[in-house]
Amino acid sequence: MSLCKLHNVVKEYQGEEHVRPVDGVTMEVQPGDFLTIEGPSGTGKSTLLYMMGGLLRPTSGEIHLSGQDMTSLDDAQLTTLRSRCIGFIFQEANLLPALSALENLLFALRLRRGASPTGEERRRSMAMLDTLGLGERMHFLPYQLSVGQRRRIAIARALITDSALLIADEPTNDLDPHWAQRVMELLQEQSQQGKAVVMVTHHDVWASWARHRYYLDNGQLRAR
Ligand SMILES: Nc1ncnc2c1ncn2[C@@H]1O[C@H](COP(=O)(O)OP(=O)(O)OP(=O)(O)O)[C@@H](O)[C@H]1O
Repeated sequence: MSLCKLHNVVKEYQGEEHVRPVDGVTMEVQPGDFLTIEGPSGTGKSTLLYMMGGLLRPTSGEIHLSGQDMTSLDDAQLTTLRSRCIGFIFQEANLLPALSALENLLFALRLRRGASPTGEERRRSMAMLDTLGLGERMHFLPYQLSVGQRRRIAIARALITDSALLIADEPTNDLDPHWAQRVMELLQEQSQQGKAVVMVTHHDVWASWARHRYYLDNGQLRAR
């Protein structure tokens, strides 16, 4: 069974101008997949990820996650499904500003479990931050950290929840070559462990790590 399935998904925005960045996208994501979506800036890649991640509702079409039709769920049900199944690395770090690096991870775990993180989860969180080079910064608040450090915390926060589907919107942005490579290795490890990774990138070298490459343009998704 597919982990995530999109059928004829359309998204329209009605502002000053009518925009239709996603215009009939059908795709499937299997456990263990590593797939990338490329395409020109402003073409709708983030819009597609947000719908896949249950953060934005499509104008029409169906999105199934773990066999559940996300478009038929109310907001509370969608939040529960999302926090159980999806880790999201946003284009901006989107950390909670009043919480330290470690607390941002623990908060994500609390949302996942609906209860305080265990001692073991706390140790795993510290180890994850260490893996991402933040061992000595785990008690710092986001504003006390560099842009690249904040991005690595956001990546750690998505990884720590052990989600079946990891959605990453340009995860290597703001990272130097060493950390970009390390983050790609961590994402690849996730897919090798049976998680699915869907990543937007503008970098050909990182896109080439994917098992399946897609290109979004004019609302249409095609395999590369
Ligand atoms: N809330 C909104 N209201 C109106 N239009 C929107 C809204 N959000 C996005 N758009 C429009 O939808 C289009 C796609 O935006 P999106 O952020 O998905 O692009 P993207 O491919 O991720 O771009 P980039 O590579 O620059 O991050 C853009 O033209 C944008 O202006």
